[in-house]
Amino acid sequence: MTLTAIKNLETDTDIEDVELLIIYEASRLMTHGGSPDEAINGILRLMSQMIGLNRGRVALKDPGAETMSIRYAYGLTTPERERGHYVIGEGVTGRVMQTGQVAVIQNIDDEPVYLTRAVERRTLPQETVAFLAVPIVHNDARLGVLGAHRLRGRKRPFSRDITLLRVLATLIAQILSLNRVIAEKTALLADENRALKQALDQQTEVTHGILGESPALRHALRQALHVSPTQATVLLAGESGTGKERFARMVHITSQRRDGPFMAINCAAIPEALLESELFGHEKGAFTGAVVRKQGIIELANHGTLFLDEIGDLALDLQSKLLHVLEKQAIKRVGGTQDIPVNVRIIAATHKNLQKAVNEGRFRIDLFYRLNVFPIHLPPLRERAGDVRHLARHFLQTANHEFDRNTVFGMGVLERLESYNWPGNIRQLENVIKRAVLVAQNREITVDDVILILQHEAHIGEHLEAGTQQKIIPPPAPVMPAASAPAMPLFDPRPNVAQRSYGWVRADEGQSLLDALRLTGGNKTRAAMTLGMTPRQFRYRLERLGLLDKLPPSGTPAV
Ligand SMILES: Nc1ncnc2c1ncn2[C@@H]1O[C@H](COP(=O)(O)OP(=O)(O)OP(=O)(O)O)[C@@H](O)[C@H]1O
Repeated sequence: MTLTAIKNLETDTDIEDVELLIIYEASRLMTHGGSPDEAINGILRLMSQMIGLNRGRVALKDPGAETMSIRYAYGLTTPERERGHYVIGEGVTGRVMQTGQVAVIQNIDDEPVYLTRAVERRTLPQETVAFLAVPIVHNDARLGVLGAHRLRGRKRPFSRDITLLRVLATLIAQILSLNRVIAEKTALLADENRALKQALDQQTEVTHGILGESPALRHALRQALHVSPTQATVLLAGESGTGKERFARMVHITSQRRDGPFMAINCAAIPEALLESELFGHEKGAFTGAVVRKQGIIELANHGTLFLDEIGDLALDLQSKLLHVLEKQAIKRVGGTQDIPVNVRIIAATHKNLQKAVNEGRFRIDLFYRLNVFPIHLPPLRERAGDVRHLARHFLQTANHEFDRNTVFGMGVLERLESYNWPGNIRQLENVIKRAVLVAQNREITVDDVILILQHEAHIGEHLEAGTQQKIIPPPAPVMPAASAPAMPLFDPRPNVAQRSYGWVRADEGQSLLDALRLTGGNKTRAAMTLGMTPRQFRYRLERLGLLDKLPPSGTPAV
């Protein structure tokens, strides 16, 4: 059956066939996966071509306004479509929208409400023209109106057209709402995408692991990014654990030297006698034990960056040799006579007040000026409002990953962490979170876990500050020097933890050992972790304090 043939067939059976065909085709359009324009315009075309419902149009409510406009039409010119604006309640279309009722205008010339706004009368056939309109409803919400002209003289009863229009309006409502859902989903995805991008950008802005949003940190970061592309020497000043080395690496990575080496040395950690050779290298036979020629770290950093941590601890004679490097861009190996050219950018760091060291004659003023070309102050954690929370979450994630746990912060933990003073700064926070992850029961770090760990941290601080004020129990001779103390593989063995003298035990430490045991149900290994000790250190302390024999067997929580 061709379309024209269908149009001309107007017996009841033919009409039914055509109606079914239109519905079938309209449903196909709906599920075809094309755009809503394609589907709705296709339905309007079917209405016109197959059943004589001409100049079909879909007027939809304008978002946020009490008006509506023709959005889809078939057989209307562009100016006709553009004229199709109605206030809700105005004209036939506006009234259908307002009341939700069907409109059957048998003769548009006799109906005063009919506006003849979009299509002028003179462009319509001279016969009697009718106008039918039905509401487009979805989930009880009126979205708009579907309307069409027809010649009144046709045999098809109006009631059948209305029924068909109602069915088609339902399909159109489906198309529109599906489209709306898709549009909303797309917008949501676009939002998510934007958020992810932003997070990614921030991550690149966090630049190589430098986390933090506080103005103080952002300021330091901006300064570092500003100086990184230059060759300038940078002096990073900040308390221990504030991220000086992190910053130094970031400056290196964001500089043109990024493909060269990044070498780091802690001037305070290496015995003075060895430091010179570590820095400058030595020639074979330069001193006893110098059996081969060795390059120093400055040479190894050639074409890259050298990070000199704790520069304030550098002995005066090495200070002058370093000055020579800065001035001449050359080094002399120990036992050597020749200057070896090097191309190194130096980033120095100090937690001491270098200016004071200069005033006290412990630091060369000329070296100070050389190093202090671009000073950056790294703020302590207590001055980085909001960052503790941020960093804590980050360290929780990394500790979970490292220890294959799935621990979360319990209620109030972040607040407790935020209220702490963090003398050991980020490194201390990192260690505390690691320990908390290890001691957490039932996958949740509780405020009690944190309090216990922090109490112990505070004890260490007191001990360090008060020194001999506390009654201490000396270790058995010989005293174990910190350097040969048992390794603490889980924790960074530097300040706040490392400065603890492992050989000495404070008499009042017993209570925190017992508290830790109580918290961990008597498990000594876990209790040791709570306190940042190795199990050996923990046992040693219990023993020294005479507590070991008094404990119930391990696994008994009644400590
Ligand atoms: N902004 C930061 N975001 C995430 N982690 C950080 C940040 N700053 C520092 N850290 C981490 O904190 C720890 C201490 O940082 P870093 O060693 O750079 O400090 P430092 O100031 O050089 O310490 P020290 O003076 O004791 O040598 C490291 O584990 C580092 O990875």
